[in-house]
Amino acid sequence: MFSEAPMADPRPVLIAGGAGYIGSHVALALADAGRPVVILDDLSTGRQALVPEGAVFVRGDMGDRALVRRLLAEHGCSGVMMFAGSIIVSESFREPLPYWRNNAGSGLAFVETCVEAGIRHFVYSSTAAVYGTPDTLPISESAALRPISPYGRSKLAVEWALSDICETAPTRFAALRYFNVAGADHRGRSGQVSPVATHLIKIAVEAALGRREGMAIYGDDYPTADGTCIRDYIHVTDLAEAHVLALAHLERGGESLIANCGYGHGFSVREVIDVVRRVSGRDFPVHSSERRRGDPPALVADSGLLKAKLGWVARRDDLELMVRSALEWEAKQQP
Ligand SMILES: NC(=O)c1ccc[n+]([C@@H]2O[C@H](COP(=O)([O-])OP(=O)(O)OC[C@H]3O[C@@H](n4cnc5c(N)ncnc54)[C@H](O)[C@@H]3O)[C@@H](O)[C@H]2O)c1
Ligand SMILES: O=c1ccn([C@@H]2O[C@H](COP(=O)(O)OP(=O)(O)O[C@H]3O[C@H](CO)[C@@H](O)[C@H](O)[C@H]3O)[C@@H](O)[C@H]2O)c(=O)[nH]1
Repeated sequence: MFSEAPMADPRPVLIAGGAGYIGSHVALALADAGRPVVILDDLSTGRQALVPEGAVFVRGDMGDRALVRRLLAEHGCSGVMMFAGSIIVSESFREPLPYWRNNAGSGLAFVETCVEAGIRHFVYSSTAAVYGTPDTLPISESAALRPISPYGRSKLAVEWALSDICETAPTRFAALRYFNVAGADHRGRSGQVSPVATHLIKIAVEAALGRREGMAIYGDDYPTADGTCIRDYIHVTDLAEAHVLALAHLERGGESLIANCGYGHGFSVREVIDVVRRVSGRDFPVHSSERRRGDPPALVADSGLLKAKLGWVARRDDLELMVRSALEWEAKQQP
């Protein structure tokens, strides 16, 4: 079991985007460890119902400097986590400006406000999308950074800003580069809620539950064994534990770090769909369609650094478990 022992620093953590999918799981993990959390979220894609019981919730924009300043001071926050952002790769090609405005513009304003307020510990949601199409697998943190989408570039911009700013400020940061996040809280308190589903597992689960006719595979002519894209799916609860460990590392005086979060092996789109069919016991129509812009053929993490530096352990490296929890969560949602 992951320790739910109280954390060393008792002061609250401000979580921007804590009413979203990943942020709410991290808020739950911190709350389970007895750490007070203050959640700032504009509810553009998140849901207030995902906020842990007893947590402070404020609806607002992470780019609202006066609001962020007030929240940090009023609650005496010692650390922040930044999940807030716009996350759909394909949408970022159609609407690059809102992606840059939100992820980079509001994101940088949030970083600046936190640094100016004297926040020492900053945990940032980065992404495998910073690598673009990698030369080799698994991908280590030293691989070339060549994002191929406005989403990936806008996320990398803030990672770079943090690296530069933390060179001279007393703030230290952890940028966790997530691969594909999946699954739901085992106590059913949170899961994916995106108003419009775009993620593979959510779409396949909706199809299995009869909430959509079927689904498309975006490209079956990639240079992979079955022609479909390969991704490294990480259970959201394992990812949440990585955040708690990253914050504890910074609070112990640890250096800033950038670390991949994944399991080191991948599944193809077809394999994921087969697991959803098997676990749900339901068949649904699947057809091949055009490639989707911005999709690299394969992304698999080397997460040795996360294990070595933070003592992170992959406890839920099981695609069936991720799919089962996603199915259970989805079944409870209003269609
Ligand atoms: N889901 C994945 O597989 C994945 C993979 C890699 C990285 N990430 C990163 O993880 C983070 C969280 O992603 P998620 O999957 O939980 O998405 P999500 O959409 O569920 O969560 C984002 C949250 O931020 C809020 N938000 C957006 N813009 C805001 C703003 N300007 N001010 C305040 N709140 C705002 C939304 O309402 C939502 O609650 C993102 O930064 C994303 O780039 C996600
Ligand atoms: O209906 C669908 C949906 C997806 N896919 C494919 O499934 C794979 C995974 O797609 P998706 O679940 O949408 O995730 P990604 O586009 O890989 O992006 C996620 O994972 C990235 C890290 O790898 C994060 O940066 C992003 O925020 C997050 O949305 C891709 O090959 C898609 O083309 C399909 O074939 N059909």
